[in-house]
Order: sequence, then C-alpha cells, then structure tokens
Amino acid sequence: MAPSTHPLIDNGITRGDPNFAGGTLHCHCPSDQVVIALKSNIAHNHACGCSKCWKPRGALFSIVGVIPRDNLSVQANASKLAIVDSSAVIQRHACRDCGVHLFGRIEKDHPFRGLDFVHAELSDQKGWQEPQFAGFVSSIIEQGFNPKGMDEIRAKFKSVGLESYDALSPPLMDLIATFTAQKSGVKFANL
Ligand SMILES: N[C@@H](CCC(=O)N[C@@H](CS)C(=O)NCC(=O)O)C(=O)O
Ligand SMILES: [Zn+2]
Ligand SMILES: [Zn+2]
Repeated sequence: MAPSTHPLIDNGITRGDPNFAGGTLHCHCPSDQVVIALKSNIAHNHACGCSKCWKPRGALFSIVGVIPRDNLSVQANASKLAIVDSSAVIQRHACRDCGVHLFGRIEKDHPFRGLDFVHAELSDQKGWQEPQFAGFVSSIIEQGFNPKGMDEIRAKFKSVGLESYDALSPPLMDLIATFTAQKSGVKFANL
C-alpha cells in the first residue's frame, strides 16, 4: 500500500470556498480543548514535510497555511498552550496535553512576520483553502523515510495536481530573497 502523505491529499483534494470567512480550530483533547478563532480564510496552504510542523498520526506531511496574526485569537484554554521550541523562527504554540500545534508565530524580523501558521484540519468547518503545493518534500528522508520511495511521493502529489518543492514554492522563495536583498541594501538591476 502507498504510504499516507496526509488524509487531505491521499484521496484527492477537496477545493475550498473562496468566500469562506473563517471559523474555529480546536486541539485533540477529549475535554477542555484549546480553541482558536480565525476571522478569515487561510492563504498559501501547503503540505510541509519538515520535521517541525505538526502532522496527524500516520501522515508523512503536515498541512499548514497562514493567516494575518490580527485575525487569530485564543478563545478557550490558553493556559494549556506552550511554545515547542523557542529558538525556532516559528514559535509553535502546542497543547501541553495532546501535543497538537494550534498556531505558529514569528516574532523576529522575517518576511513572514505578521502571519501565523495554522492547520485547518483542526476545524470542523468546511471551506478552508485547499493545499496549493508541497514543500520541504525531501525533508521526510531526515525523519526516516526511505529515499527509494521519493518518486512515488512526488508522483502522488502530481496526481492530485500539486507541485513538489524541497523548500517553499518559487513565489514564496522569491519573497524571502527579496526581503533579504532589501535588508542588505542590494539594488535590483534594471533588466
Ligand atoms: N529539513 C529541516 C527543515 C526545517 C525547516 O526549515 N522548516 C521550514 C518549513 S516549516 C521552516 O521555515 N522552518 C522555520 C521554523 O521551523 O522555525 C527539517 O525537516 O527539520
Ligand atoms: Zn489538547
Ligand atoms: Zn514545516
């Protein structure tokens, strides 16, 4: 049997609703769940193969998107949240009891500062933006995935219409490079 990339990818992608206005996320605790309110849809939703992003059990990839931080608030049980790795660029706030990551926030100077990272699968509502691409695909090898299986993984993404990248998508990589260039005072050549 083919390995599970993620339940939202394995059986084909369901399109989101472009007019979707947001909803709530909750952790996996049976009671006293951490609840997060999101006031808009998410953007740049994608599969991430890195070791740091939260994945559901049995999945090789995380599905993670972004939302302006002003559109996110903690609605219940904020006291259960703890930062997973405070030295990481993305400060992932996880539920201490069930381990689910509720949101990731960037506090340092970074092109994505102001955007929070969230997993729409933690919501009961439908309409969230569907995954747009797969990123950090080769990173699954670092977590023990056999490199011989990589063609199958990339073919799986292709079959559901997603491009695979080993970092982020080209537009996002360009955004990061533009930020870095501007920060160092580089002048863009007139081509
Ligand atoms: N190969 C590394 C890649 C980690 C990585 O760079 N993750 C990306 C995608 S989430 C990132 O932006 N990380 C910043 C962070 O985790 O703070 C791993 O799997 O751990
Ligand atoms: Zn929990
Ligand atoms: Zn990641």
